[in-house]
Amino acid sequence: MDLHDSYGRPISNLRISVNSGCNLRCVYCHREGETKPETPLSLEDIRAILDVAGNIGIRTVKFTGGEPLLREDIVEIIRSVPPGIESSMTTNGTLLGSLAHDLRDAGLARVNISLDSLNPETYKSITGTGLLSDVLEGIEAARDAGLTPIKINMVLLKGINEGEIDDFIHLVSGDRHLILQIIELMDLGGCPLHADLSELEEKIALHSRKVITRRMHHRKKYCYEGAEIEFVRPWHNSDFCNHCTRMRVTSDGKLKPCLLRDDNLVDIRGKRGVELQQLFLAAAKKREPYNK
Ligand SMILES: Nc1nc2c(ncn2[C@@H]2O[C@H](COP(=O)(O)OP(=O)(O)OP(=O)(O)O)[C@@H](O)[C@H]2O)c(=O)[nH]1
Ligand SMILES: C[S@@+](CC[C@H](N)C(=O)[O-])C[C@H]1O[C@@H](n2cnc3c(N)ncnc32)[C@H](O)[C@@H]1O
Ligand code: SF4
Ligand code: SF4
Repeated sequence: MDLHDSYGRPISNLRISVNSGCNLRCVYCHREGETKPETPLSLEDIRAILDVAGNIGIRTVKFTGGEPLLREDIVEIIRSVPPGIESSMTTNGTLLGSLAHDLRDAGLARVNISLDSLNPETYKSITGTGLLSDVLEGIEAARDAGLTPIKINMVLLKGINEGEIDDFIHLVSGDRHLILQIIELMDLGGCPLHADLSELEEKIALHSRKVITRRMHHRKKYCYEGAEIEFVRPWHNSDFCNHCTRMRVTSDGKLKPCLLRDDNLVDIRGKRGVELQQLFLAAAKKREPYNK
C-alpha cells in the first residue's frame, strides 16, 4: 500500500520524536513542534508503529527529539526498524562518540548532526553549553562507524553565525562523507535571529557545477567548490510544503500531520495492528500543506 494525502502528496517518510528532553538549550529550538510533551512512547509502542509503517509504504524513518541519544534504549529502537525501511537520525552529536558503532551495528544508515558554530564561544552562546569538542568527536565517530553521508545541520542565525559560512564550506569541501545543510530559521516564537538565505543561495547557485532538486520539499542541493550543500528553506514557502512527504510522531504518541500545527493530532499511544493502521489513514486525511 502507498499512502497519499488528499493533496496528492505521497507519505513516504516517518519522523519519530523519541524523546522531548535535551542536554542542550538552543536559543531557537522548535522542539519538533511539541508544546506540552508527556511521558515518552515505550519501546513496544515504537515497535508497533514501525511495523505498521512497513505496511503502508513508509520508505524512510527519521529519529529525532529532543535529543534522541538521551534515550537509554535508543539502540534497541534502531534494531526494531523493519527491513526495507532506511533509518536515519538527527542528533546534536554530543553523545555520538560512544554510541556511533552500536547504532551502526543496529542498522542505522546515517546521521544528521546539528552544529551551528565552529567557534567555542559562539557555540556556547547558541546552545548554552561548552560541548563543541564532543560534537566534533561525534562527527569523527560517525564517519568511522560508516554512518554516512553525515549532514552537518547549520541554522543560519542573523548576526551570530553568518560570518562562518566559508568555514563550514571549508569543513565539508572535498570530503565525500560530509554534506552541509544550511537551514533557514523557522521563527516560531518571535525569535529575532531569522536571516534571509536568498542572497547566499543565489551566490552558491551561480558558481555551482551541478544542481539537484530533491523530491522532498523540492530542496536544492548544489555542488559548489568541492562541497555538497543543501538548502532547507521552509519559511513561508509553498513549494516546500507542496512537496512535503512526511508524517510525524510526537514523543508522547500522537500522529502529527504537520510540524507547524497542533490542532489535528491523532492519538496512537497503546494502539496496535489494524487499529493503528486505520489511525495512520485518518491522520493522512488530515494532512494539508501549511503554506499553500
Ligand atoms: N517546516 C518543516 N521543516 C522541516 C521538515 N522536515 C525537516 N524540517 C527542517 O529541516 C531541517 C533539517 O532536518 P533534519 O532533521 O536534519 O532532516 P532532513 O534534512 O529533513 O532529512 P534528510 O534529508 O532525510 O536527512 C530542520 O531544521 C528541520 O526542522 C518539515 O516537514 N517541515
Ligand atoms: C529539533 S532538533 C532535534 C534533534 C537534535 N536534538 C538536534 O539538534 O539535531 C532537529 C533539527 O531541527 C533544527 N531546528 C530546531 N529549531 C529550529 C527552528 N526554529 N528553525 C529551523 N530549524 C530548527 C535543529 O537545528 C536540528 O537540526
Ligand atoms: S540540540 Fe536539538 S532538541 Fe536540543 S535544544 Fe538544540 S535543536 Fe533543540
Ligand atoms: S506542510 Fe509544510 S510546515 Fe507542515 S510539515 Fe510539511 S513542509 Fe513542514
